[in-house]
Amino acid sequence: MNREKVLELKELTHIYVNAAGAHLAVNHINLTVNKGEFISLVGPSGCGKTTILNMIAGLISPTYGELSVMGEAITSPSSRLGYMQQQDYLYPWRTILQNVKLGLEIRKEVTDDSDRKIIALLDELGLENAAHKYPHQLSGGMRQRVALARTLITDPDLLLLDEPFSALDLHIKMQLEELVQSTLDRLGKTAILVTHDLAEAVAISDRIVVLGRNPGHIRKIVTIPRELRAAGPIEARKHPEYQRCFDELWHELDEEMEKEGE
Ligand SMILES: Nc1ncnc2c1ncn2[C@@H]1O[C@H](COP(=O)(O)OP(=O)(O)OP(=O)(O)O)[C@@H](O)[C@H]1O
Repeated sequence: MNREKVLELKELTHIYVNAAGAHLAVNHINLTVNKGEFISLVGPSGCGKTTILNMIAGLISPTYGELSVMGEAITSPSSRLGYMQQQDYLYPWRTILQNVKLGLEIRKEVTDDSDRKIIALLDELGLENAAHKYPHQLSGGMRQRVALARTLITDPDLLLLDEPFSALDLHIKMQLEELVQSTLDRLGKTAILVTHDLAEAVAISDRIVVLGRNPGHIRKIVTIPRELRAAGPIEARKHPEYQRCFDELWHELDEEMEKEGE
């Protein structure tokens, strides 16, 4: 089946240049991500996960190589992208509805129907009755759901998820993983997740890109069996294939660390 390509990275390379000199951070990254896929980037500290994400987000430019979203070259922050991070960055003086609306305001896309759409989305994300509350009145998990709503309301083609679950308690984290995955699946969205949590990567992804460092490069791409992905992040952790995938990832990262003499 010929699936629609959402993201294409071709020979993507980035060299940081500053007063201390030049540093080759990531080298020749090739990756194609299809519509609806959930991809995780994992690897040791310094392997270039943030650098790759920032290039996709249009925040820094590749030194060499090509990068496109829905066939369009990314040269600056694009409205095709949505960003969700570890911190929710909600404005304390704005209500939840006004916080979600911010995404639309920035893009000058507010219409007479926006409030209704936002409230419907908040309901879908389990935030009934939250629209007129303020961020301090919500728990950490609820605030991250608001951040998800703010990301989704602009209908991005690609979501960049930079450790959005890492500050949460395990129980809340797994519930949010479940909600994010099921919501993105239902909306047919494509996502790239950066995570340090291998268990999370196995439980939530279609494919996991294992990066090595010095310079950052793709070591291996691990494809998660369909039945594991279909189970959802909570049930996936109980699946017989789960441990095998986890061990495969662990082995790759162990080898990478040994190479570094750590
Ligand atoms: N602004 C910068 N100037 C120079 N070097 C940088 C800069 N930002 C990052 N680097 C270097 O580039 C490499 C990749 O860094 P990056 O932050 O992308 O890695 P990472 O995988 O996201 O790390 P972590 O998991 O610790 O967040 C590292 O060697 C880092 O020291």
